Amino acid sequence: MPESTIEPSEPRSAVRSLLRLWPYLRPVRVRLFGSVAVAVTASCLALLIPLVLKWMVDGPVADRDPAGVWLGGGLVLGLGLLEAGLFGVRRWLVARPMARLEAQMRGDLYRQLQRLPVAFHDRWGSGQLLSRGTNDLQILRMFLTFPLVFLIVNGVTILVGFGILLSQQWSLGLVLLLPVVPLVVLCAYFESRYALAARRAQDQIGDLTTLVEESVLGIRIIKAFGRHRSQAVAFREQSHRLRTTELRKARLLADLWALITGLPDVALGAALVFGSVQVADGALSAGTLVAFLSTALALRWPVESLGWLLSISNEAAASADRVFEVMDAPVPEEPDEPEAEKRPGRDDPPAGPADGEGPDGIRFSGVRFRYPDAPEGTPDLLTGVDLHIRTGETLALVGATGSGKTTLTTLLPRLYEATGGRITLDGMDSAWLARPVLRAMVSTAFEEPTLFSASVRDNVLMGAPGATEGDLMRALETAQCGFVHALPRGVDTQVGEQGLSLSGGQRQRLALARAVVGRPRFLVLDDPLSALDVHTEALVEAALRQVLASTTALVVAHRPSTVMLADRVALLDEGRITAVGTHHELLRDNTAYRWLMSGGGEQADERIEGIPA
Ligand SMILES: Nc1ncnc2c1ncn2[C@@H]1O[C@H](COP(=O)(O)OP(=O)(O)OP(=O)(O)O)[C@@H](O)[C@H]1O
Repeated sequence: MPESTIEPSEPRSAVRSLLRLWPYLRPVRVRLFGSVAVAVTASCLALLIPLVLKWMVDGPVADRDPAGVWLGGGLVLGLGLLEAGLFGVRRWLVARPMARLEAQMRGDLYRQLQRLPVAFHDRWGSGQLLSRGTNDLQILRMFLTFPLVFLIVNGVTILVGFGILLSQQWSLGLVLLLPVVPLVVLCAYFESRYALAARRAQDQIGDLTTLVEESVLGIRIIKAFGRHRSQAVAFREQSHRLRTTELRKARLLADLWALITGLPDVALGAALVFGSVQVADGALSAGTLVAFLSTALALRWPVESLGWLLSISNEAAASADRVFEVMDAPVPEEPDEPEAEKRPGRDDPPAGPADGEGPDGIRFSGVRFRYPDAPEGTPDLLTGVDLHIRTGETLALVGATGSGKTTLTTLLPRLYEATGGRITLDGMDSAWLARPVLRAMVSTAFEEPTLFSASVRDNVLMGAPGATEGDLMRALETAQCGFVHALPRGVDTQVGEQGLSLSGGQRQRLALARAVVGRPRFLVLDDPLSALDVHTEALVEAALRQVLASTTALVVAHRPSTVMLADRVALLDEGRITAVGTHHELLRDNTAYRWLMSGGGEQADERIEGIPA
């Protein structure tokens, strides 16, 4: 298993990465800043406690005044309770908006994933996307709820605290300030390293998620081929990589923590000795020293927590980068957007059917295509496809395995964009049609029939959300899906990953029903009979003939039985259509076609005898 397949974007400052969250924070800014103000007040109230102590030591304690001591004690208790109450209010202020913000970001990310082209999903491991939508968003919510607020609160508390310390005894205050410069330099040094390790760990979590997902989805293959061991080894290696990175993070954090707690403690010890000498000399009151040391101790947590807060901030910055890498991925423009008019190579306006002419069917003119991630130097997969499928006609597309048949069919609903040429549907350039309009016109049943964790009804109606119960029943009947009525809850039975498991043939028939339920103007079937037994194949064929009679269809065919569904056949070879004709004509005149239909190989010619002509 390779390490992360996604190149991390340029390393950039954590602040810049986190600032990108501002559009999400804007609507909740009042509550956020309110919670910061409440927390700063609570934290500064805690700094008043040492001042009360100073008053008690120099006043009621020195004067042996019990009433004053009780008053002081009551004040300290009151301040403590107020501080706790205010921190409770802070949590109440941000908990709900932050949960909503996380849900909103997750929703936006999901929407973006749905809008991104198939080519994007080809490049990205699903685990990478999954971990960004779960783990990274959770880290961001945690950061916004707690560390962000406390970075500000603790920063302000430290400033106010040092103000109090310097005002009480400036020379002791300066002793405590001595470690600040080395601390800042060393923190910056560790932070830059921690940021890299945090990013690497999050990418590795994505890779590990991909591996686990593939192992779960492919469990049958792993078991059937006895691949548990090699999968376990791949998993161990991947998780070992993650463990190494996490340990590196822990080491960096430990070093940072040691510095952040060690240096101030040394300074505090020096201030204690220096202050005690001053008290002994009578230059400082005992109450002032107690207040000074209490204030310094009250600042320990805000200072110590900085290391932890900075590390979480770096993790959140890495998460923000990872989430925005997906959010920033370009989504193909729609023709109704103004830029569409500047689309390169699309200078001609969209044309409808000419007056007086009937619909034109599907027309490929000089269509070229190469996959965006195809290795450099390899020729285009489609080098100039010219093909006309007349209205109402069914055309079978035949070609050697890997010749690009499936690829050509994906260009029709624009799952991939053709890199050259033009495809027209009833005279309209498909590149000018908005995708939702185009996909309502072109319906597809893929070779791999994917069902979702939903009822039979929902799976089929996905093909035409506005379809009626009658349409549903007709589509099920057409695709020979009578078996659904015998399922425990009929068409309301849950199927798919989390539901009842269906056989390959049953899944394929449901996918067919989904493709035909909306009575599409254009139908694309990618080897629709591949997983059916001979008996069912005959039934589906008969039903398909009815559907195909009323639509214009492109059917990828591997076998003579599928070809027999079509009016004409086109042969795809080396990126072009090299022959078009009826099955009989091509069998008679085209050696390559004869060879393909016979299944190829040495006995091909003998088998040709058996092909229905
Ligand atoms: N997403 C992709 N990215 C890069 N190359 C791809 C992608 N999908 C397919 N290919 C390559 O494009 C070529 C054509 O694939 P395609 O699936 O269109 O062939 P096909 O004619 O339908 O094959 P088959 O008859 O085996 O189904 C293959 O070499 C394949 O490796």
